[in-house]
Amino acid sequence: MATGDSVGDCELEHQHGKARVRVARVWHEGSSHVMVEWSVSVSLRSKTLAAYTEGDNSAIVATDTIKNTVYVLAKRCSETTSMEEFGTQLAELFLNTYSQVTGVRVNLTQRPWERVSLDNTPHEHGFKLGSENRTAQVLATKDGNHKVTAGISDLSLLKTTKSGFEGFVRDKNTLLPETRERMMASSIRSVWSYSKTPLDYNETHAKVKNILLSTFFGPSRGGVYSPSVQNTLYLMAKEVLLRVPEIESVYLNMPNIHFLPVNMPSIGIQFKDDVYLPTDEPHGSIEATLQRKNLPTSKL
Ligand SMILES: O=c1[nH]c(=O)c2[nH]c(=O)[nH]c2[nH]1
Repeated sequence: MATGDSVGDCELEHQHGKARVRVARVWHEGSSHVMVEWSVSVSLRSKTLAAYTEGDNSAIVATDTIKNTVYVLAKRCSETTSMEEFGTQLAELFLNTYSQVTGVRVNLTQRPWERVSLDNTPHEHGFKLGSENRTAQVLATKDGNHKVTAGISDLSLLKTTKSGFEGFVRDKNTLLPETRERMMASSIRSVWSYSKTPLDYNETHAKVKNILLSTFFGPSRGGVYSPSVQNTLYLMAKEVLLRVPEIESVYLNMPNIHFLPVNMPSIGIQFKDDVYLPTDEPHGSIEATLQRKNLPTSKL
């Protein structure tokens, strides 16, 4: 999406759109209802240089119109759809409707409304808010280039054992003791990029989330030992690429959220993997992208 227009001896790179258009959509499947709540941000790249340089708005699609288009498309989507499909259709709608629009970026976030189960029975129309958000981005251009990424944010995970950190650099500033027994906690953000359209974006998202969780924790009985957040992050990303062929790269941001041992020897309190001081900051900041080799370079 990023090429500019020449203005004298400068280049002006510009786009406009509407940010955080909130929409909820309910689909009636018999007596069972499906509902989603999305926040949609649209950014159009268009031939509107004169609006910036001359005050000529004749080619501007008003951001108010952009907002309305989100609701028009939501109304038109008569079947349950994913954010990735909705974002793709929205991008195409702008590209097909307005000749001056050359590229579209759509960012979407889905609030975690989850169907309630009462007495082990999924409720027909009752939902409660969960914790992690689902994200998607669609980039599309007039000449047919098209890129879909999906992700998850605020996925807060914690395990009370099977984590350690040893063998790191020790110098005059190092105070951290080595350990093979600590808490590991993170609030994970991940973004993955599709090279092919999967059969079902919703199912693929659920599968990736499951892979991230099961690699982080290991088996329910016994778990798996983590020698560092770095190693766990890498194994999580590797497992996604191994098990989901339509995904070409995985970004993971995994802050190491510290739970500090409480030790107060002068009043007889000795830490025995039991009492911790939870903290938010500072936190370790660990992120990486794993991608398949020899990917064609993106034109977006
Ligand atoms: O898993 C960890 N990785 C680090 O890089 C690090 N640094 C640190 O102080 N604790 C930890 N833990």
